[in-house]
This record gives sequence, C-alpha cells and structure tokens, in this order.
Amino acid sequence: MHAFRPNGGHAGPATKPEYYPATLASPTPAGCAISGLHLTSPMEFSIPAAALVAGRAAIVVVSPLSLSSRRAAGAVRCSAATKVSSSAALLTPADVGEPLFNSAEVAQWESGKCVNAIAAAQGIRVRRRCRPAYPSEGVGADRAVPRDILEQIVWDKEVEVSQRKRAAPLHAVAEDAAAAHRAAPPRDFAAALVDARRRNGGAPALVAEVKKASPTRGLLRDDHFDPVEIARAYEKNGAACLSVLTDEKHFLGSFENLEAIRNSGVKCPLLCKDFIIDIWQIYYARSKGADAILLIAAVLPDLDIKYMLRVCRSLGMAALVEVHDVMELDRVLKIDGVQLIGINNRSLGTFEVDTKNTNILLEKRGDIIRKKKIMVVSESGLFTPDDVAKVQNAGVSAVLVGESLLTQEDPGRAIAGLFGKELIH
Ligand SMILES: O=P(O)(O)OC[C@@H](O)[C@@H](O)c1c[nH]c2ccccc12
Repeated sequence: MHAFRPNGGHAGPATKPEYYPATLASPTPAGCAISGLHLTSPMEFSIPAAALVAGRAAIVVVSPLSLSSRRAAGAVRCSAATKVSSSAALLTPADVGEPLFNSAEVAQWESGKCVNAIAAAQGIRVRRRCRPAYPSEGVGADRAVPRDILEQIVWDKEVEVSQRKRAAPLHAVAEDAAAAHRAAPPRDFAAALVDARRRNGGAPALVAEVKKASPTRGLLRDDHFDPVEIARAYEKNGAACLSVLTDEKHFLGSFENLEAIRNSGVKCPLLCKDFIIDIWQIYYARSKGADAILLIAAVLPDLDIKYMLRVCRSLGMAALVEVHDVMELDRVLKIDGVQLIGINNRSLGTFEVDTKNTNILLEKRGDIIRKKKIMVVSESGLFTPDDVAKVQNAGVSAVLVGESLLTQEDPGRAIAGLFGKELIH
C-alpha cells in the first residue's frame, strides 16, 4: 500500500506498524514516524485504527486543512476500508468513513500543546509521563513524584502497557481479537442490565466484581481466592454482569482470571476492570473475552474517550464511562455515543468513599441523563439494602459492587443480603 505525506518527504515501506499513543490530543513529536509516515492530525484517526486492524497497512494521518491532504485522506481511507473488510469484521467501512473530529478538536490537536496541558485544561489532574515532552512543559522534580494513588497507578500502567506491547504488538492483538470475535462475539452488557432489572421488579441490576485486593484494603479475602468459583456463585445468585479486575500491580488481578471466567461457561457479560490509557488494551481485553471495558474520565481527555468509544463500537463491546464529580460528568455528557455512565462513589485520588455522591450528581444532571437515555451505574462502597435503595431512588439502572460481597464467606449468598431479597437469575 502506498501512502504519502502531505508535506512531501519520504514515506518508508510499511512493514512494522506501531501504534501512536492513544491520546489523540497529544501532538506528534517532530520526527515521530509511524510505519515511516508522519502523523500530523487526528482528523482521520480511524484510518490508522483500520490499518492496524488490517495488520500491515501503512498509516497516514493528514491535516484536514489542506486540499491535498484531504485527497490523501480519501485515498488512504479507501485502501484501509478495503483491507479491513477483507481482514476482519472489526471495523465496518461505515466506521472508517465517518469523520471523527470537529474543527475545534482539530484546532486543539494542532495547537502544539502537550497532552498534559490539554488534559489539565479539561480539569484532569493525572499527568502522563510516557509522552513526548515539549520544552514549554518543563521537566523536573515536580514530575517525579506522583500526586496521588491514581497518578501512581497510571504511571505504572504506562510502563506495563509499553512492555506488553513490545511482547505483542497491536496488529497481533487485533488479530487475536478478530479470532475471539469469530469464536464468540461479545455479549450485550447493556441489554443484560436491562433484562435483569426487569426480572427483578425494577431493583438495580447487579454488576458483581471479582477482585482479590485493593490499594487501600489489601487482600479482600482471608482464605483462598478462586475467581471462577466466585464468578459462578455471582451468576447463580442473580448478578446481571461481572466486573473482573485485570490490573496486577495494585489490585492483584489478571487477564488470566478474565480468560478463565470467560472459558468456564459463565454466561454473564464481563467488564474488564482496568486503567485503560491506550487502545491496545481494548483489543487485548477483547482477545481475552471481555465484553465491556471501563473508561475513566479522571484519566482520559475527551478525545481519547471519543476515540476509544469508537474502537469499542468497532469491536462490538460496551464502554462504561466512569465519573466522580460534576465536572467529569459534564465532559462525558457532551460526548456522543455514551450509553453507560458509572458514578464512582470513591475518589480514585484519595480512595475516600461517599455513597451520597451518586445522588448528588443525579440531582444535578439527572434530567440530561434521562433525556439522553443513558444508563447509570452506581459504583463502590455499597454495603446494605438501604445503600442500594438510596441509589435506586436516585434513578440508577445498576450497581457495581465488590468489597461488600467479597469480604463475606460466601460472596454469592451475600447478594441476597445486599439487596434484602434474592435476585432472580
Ligand atoms: O469494592 P467496592 O467498594 O464495592 O467497589 C467496586 C468498584 O466500584 C471499584 O472496584 C472500582 C470502581 N472504579 C474503579 C476503577 C478501577 C479499579 C476499581 C474500581
């Protein structure tokens, strides 16, 4: 495949595609070449995604502002679409053709600001480290110490993902995801929530979490932790969906757990609970059997969320977009295509929990959420039937619960205790 650079210059042979970090708002450092090509704008970012799914395609992303570039985009779009349709049913030609970004977003990309500045302007406190640094950004002591737990987790995640990508590049993982799709397409996470809620007379659907440990609580179970046994018990006792922690360092989770649960015959849709910072992780999660992923607004700038939602759609997966405060909620409500919002009662910065958080945010923005027909999941810190009733009254469709179930001897039977009644399976 021939691809060209809008501003002239040499386009090398496309042999080893490498994925540019997922944050589209991050400007490409001078000389950063992807498959020998220069990335200049996010406007046609569906093309690299498509091309990477196809495996060996070259990538070009061109500025939408020049006519010649637009022609280039068209040319590349066609060849990428052709390749994709012949390779895997992951991205549809319609996905590839649809424009991704509006002019304001392109202007943001072209502003030359570093991703941390763009993220900070959106109220995101987490700074990214494995990003091209710009002279204006400054380096030094303030960047060496993580600000809070979330920032530490994200910095560790950057290292983990770059190592994992070295072992299994995106095109290989995308092939695995395509194979997983052929073997068993994703299950409908949102529909499972709707069905469970209907079965249970309007009680919020349960997303039950399989989690061995957490940064603040340490190990959640004294005795043994058998993820498959716990998953089966949850399903048997009426959980609509399961959330499986895959972060190893801070939650002692693993993709092996996710895969084992998927292969155990458990039918509930599975949410891969991790800190997603790169689309590589989404393809990887799918290849291991995830049906849904978590996108955390405190970590991801708007353009990343938008792009990642699109990757999820192309893979047939759902995305639960997590917010903790009204500023994050407002950002997410401006993004089209969000179907599931998680309101986390726990701050990922301090790990403090306030279960009133769900009700506070829904009092403020419930009208817009209902108008947009978005389903809300109340996450974290729910222990009693009273806790569940309160968020149910606030209008949530589902609750995501881990600790209060996992710390009991029988996590499956603990479900009836949490809801004050048995849930219908
Ligand atoms: O164990 P709890 O308090 O019931 O919370 C579950 C879930 O909400 C929590 O684990 C969680 C919410 N958002 C996250 C993001 C990453 C890791 C974990 C989480």
